[in-house]
Amino acid sequence: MESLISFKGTFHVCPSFSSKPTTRISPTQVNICRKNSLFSFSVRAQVDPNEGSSTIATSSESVVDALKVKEWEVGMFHNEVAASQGIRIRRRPPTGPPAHYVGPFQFRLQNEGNTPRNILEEIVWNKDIEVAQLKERKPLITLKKALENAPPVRDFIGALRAANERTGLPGLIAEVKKASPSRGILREDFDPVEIARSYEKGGAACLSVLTDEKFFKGSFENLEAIRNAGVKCPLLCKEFIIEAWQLYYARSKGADAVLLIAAVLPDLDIKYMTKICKLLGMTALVEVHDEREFDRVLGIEGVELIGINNRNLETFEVDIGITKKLLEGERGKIIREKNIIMVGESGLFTPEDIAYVQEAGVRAVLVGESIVKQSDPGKGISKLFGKDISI
Ligand SMILES: O=P(O)(O)OC[C@@H](O)[C@@H](O)c1c[nH]c2ccccc12
Repeated sequence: MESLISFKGTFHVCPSFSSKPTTRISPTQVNICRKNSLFSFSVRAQVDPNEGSSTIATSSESVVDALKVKEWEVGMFHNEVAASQGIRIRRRPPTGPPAHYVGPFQFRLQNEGNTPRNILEEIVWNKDIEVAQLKERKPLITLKKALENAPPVRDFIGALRAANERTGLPGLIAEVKKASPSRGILREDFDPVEIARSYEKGGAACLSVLTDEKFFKGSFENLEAIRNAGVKCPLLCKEFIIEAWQLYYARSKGADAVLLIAAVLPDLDIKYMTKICKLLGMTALVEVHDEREFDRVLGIEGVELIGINNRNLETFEVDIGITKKLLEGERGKIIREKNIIMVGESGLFTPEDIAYVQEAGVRAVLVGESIVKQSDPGKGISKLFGKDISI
């Protein structure tokens, strides 16, 4: 390869995701070469050993898209912050490996961390693209206008409390769920409105409607249809929220509550999104799966409803003992002091399961599979609770 130019100076090298976002290096020599229409470069540099690894260039594409680089930098920053809070889910759309930026040049290392590490990460990366496309069609300003015509918000927490007081059992959030990545198709003859009506008749306090299409075969049309059919139970939009825009979108489709997943969202996002929910009149159900997530969420002011997901969304393992474990000791005390409503989520099939999580301290449960599979989902509720809770 022929060397076109050589120059010296200070560069910013963006190494892989696990290290610092940028490392300043002072290379001793940079060679830029051209082969056909492709530029490549090599850098010889001395890196301060305290600064981190000496990851140095391979080859670059010729055009630097400044916006892409900026986006990547923001994504890097997000991942750094998230990782410092113990979040393993990275935020990066699956558009290829990260672009590394050296001086005015950008290069990509093939196969460098561009494969999702687990199903939750895959869902989140996919959501990134979906949201970007939807947002283009409906920018926030248009959405905000649409909110004027949205159906009024209903009190999600109020409905759970009332059901809990009325029955002495946890208030039920019954889930309208056609499929899941872990269980496949749960119900072939899936009529969301019919299922929702049956749940309401069977004594559900609130409903959860899955809106993710790709992995759960849900949709926002389902949410809208249930809302427009006159079902009175407040509705939780069961979506993978990664951006505030989605909160406005959910509200415009008739949601009364949304799910915020602590395994995906850093503290500041949860805080900011909880505030936006309040502004919109919606409830945020903040979901945790382990002690660290629970402690993070307990430290965020304004959180009133916390769900403990007994299913690990990264591995699909289900263990209802998680609910008990997380509510023992000091954490349970804080919950009672703050009067936070706890929701036991996933893997609940029998009256014994319900009694177990109630004993652990939950005042609400979120149930999908065991009731959606029944030919009459409303009657499935009576089976689940061991009694008719509609009266
Ligand atoms: O079908 P189950 O095991 O009863 O679970 C319902 C609900 O808890 C589960 O669907 C769920 C809880 N948190 C989530 C987050 C994303 C998708 C799905 C979920």
